[in-house]
Amino acid sequence: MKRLSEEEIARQLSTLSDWKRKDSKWIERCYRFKEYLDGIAFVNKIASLAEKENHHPFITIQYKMVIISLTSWSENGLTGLDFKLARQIDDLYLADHH
Ligand SMILES: C[C@H](O)[C@H](O)[C@H]1CNC2=NC(N)=NC(=O)C2=N1
Repeated sequence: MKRLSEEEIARQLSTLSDWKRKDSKWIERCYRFKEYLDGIAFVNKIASLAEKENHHPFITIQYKMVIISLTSWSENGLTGLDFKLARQIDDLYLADHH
């Protein structure tokens, strides 16, 4: 998948409320959980999704907080796949936090 233009990145980001651009090549979001194991269960769901999509985020677990960082390293920047996965991860989170 091809790298997105700056205009397209800005447009996609404006449709995602809690994701932030980080160091030009990354988008990042932080998710908070009531319990440590809730965060771990969430990470496991993301791992399955990443395998299904063959697109793998960097995942940082800081106790009850999970930080997801997305980039397409094959393209050395952001592609549509990063935004597709971001939306799917938001959906996973929402399914348990409505
Ligand atoms: C060989 C393998 O399919 C590729 O390396 C895939 C795997 N997962 C990936 N994940 C991400 N985030 N970026 C990639 O470029 C990427 N490439």
